[in-house]
Amino acid sequence: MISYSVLLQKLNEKGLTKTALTRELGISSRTMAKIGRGEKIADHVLEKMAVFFGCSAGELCQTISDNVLLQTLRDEKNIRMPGGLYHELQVRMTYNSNHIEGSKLSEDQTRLIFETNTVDVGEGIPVDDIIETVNHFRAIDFCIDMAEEPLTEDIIKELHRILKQSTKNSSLAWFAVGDYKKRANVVGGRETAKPKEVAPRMKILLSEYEAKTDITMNDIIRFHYEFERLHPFQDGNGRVGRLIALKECLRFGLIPFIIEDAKKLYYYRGLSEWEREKGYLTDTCLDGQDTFRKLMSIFDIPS
Ligand SMILES: Nc1ncnc2c1ncn2[C@@H]1O[C@H](COP(=O)(O)OP(=O)(O)OP(=O)(O)O)[C@@H](O)[C@H]1O
Repeated sequence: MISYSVLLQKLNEKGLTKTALTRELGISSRTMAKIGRGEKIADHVLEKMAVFFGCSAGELCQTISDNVLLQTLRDEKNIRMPGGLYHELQVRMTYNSNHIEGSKLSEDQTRLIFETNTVDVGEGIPVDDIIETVNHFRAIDFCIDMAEEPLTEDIIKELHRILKQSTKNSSLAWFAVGDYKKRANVVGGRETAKPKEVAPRMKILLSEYEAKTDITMNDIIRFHYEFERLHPFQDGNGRVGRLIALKECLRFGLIPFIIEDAKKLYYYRGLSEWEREKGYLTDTCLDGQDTFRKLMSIFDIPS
């Protein structure tokens, strides 16, 4: 369902009726009926209206999801609501996901950056920790905005670009921001996909995943493992992998999971033991779901 409330509000402000707008812009009455029913209208018509009202097409309509969690996050994100679930997701997931990868910022410092865009610099905080924290906030926004889209290489690369842009590494010729790795790397002491193997293997991984008809939590956890084993990017694979899981949980109406830094060792064991025992990683992710469920209950969001 699509809400055209902003469009209707702008019409009102101009003192125009819907009929007057159809005449003014040469729009069919069928299009107006679609707006009334909350259905999607052609992009070129929306563009025409946007030019007329002097705004962007995206401002005129918003997709309303029947997924209560996703819609709550979108509503709170759009009005930048302080102290709600969106706010807590941003702070807690960003803090934990960055801390797992060695960021020196504390949860309080992460919270301060989100809330005030300032940082209380403790001793020896690397600039990249701060940049990647702000980038991670934007990456979560991207997951919320793109939640319902199919998972593609372009979306995954964009997550990497958002996360790693403007960092020290991004100025290195061999470090590809928003693109697959150029140099071989290892994870947990094990070989990962060679740079030339990454694109074909990612295509297979994605086409197998997208071919499933009803994606479950187990599919998302399996995808996370397969993605981490490929390690497609030079750096940032852990965070991009967890952001993909967030997007996919929101897409399929599943409770997302936040892996807490304190559970890092269980998470790493889960990944390294996956081929032998899938229960370790599964239990860690289910525990991360409980963390998120507790947050939802604070805000009375049914889970
Ligand atoms: N044994 C393992 N098998 C598969 N994946 C693993 C294993 N150990 C760790 N990982 C994954 O790799 C991520 C970290 O990888 P690494 O330390 O190489 O950092 P990275 O690729 O630079 O990315 P980031 O800095 O965001 O984690 C972990 O967060 C986890 O998701």
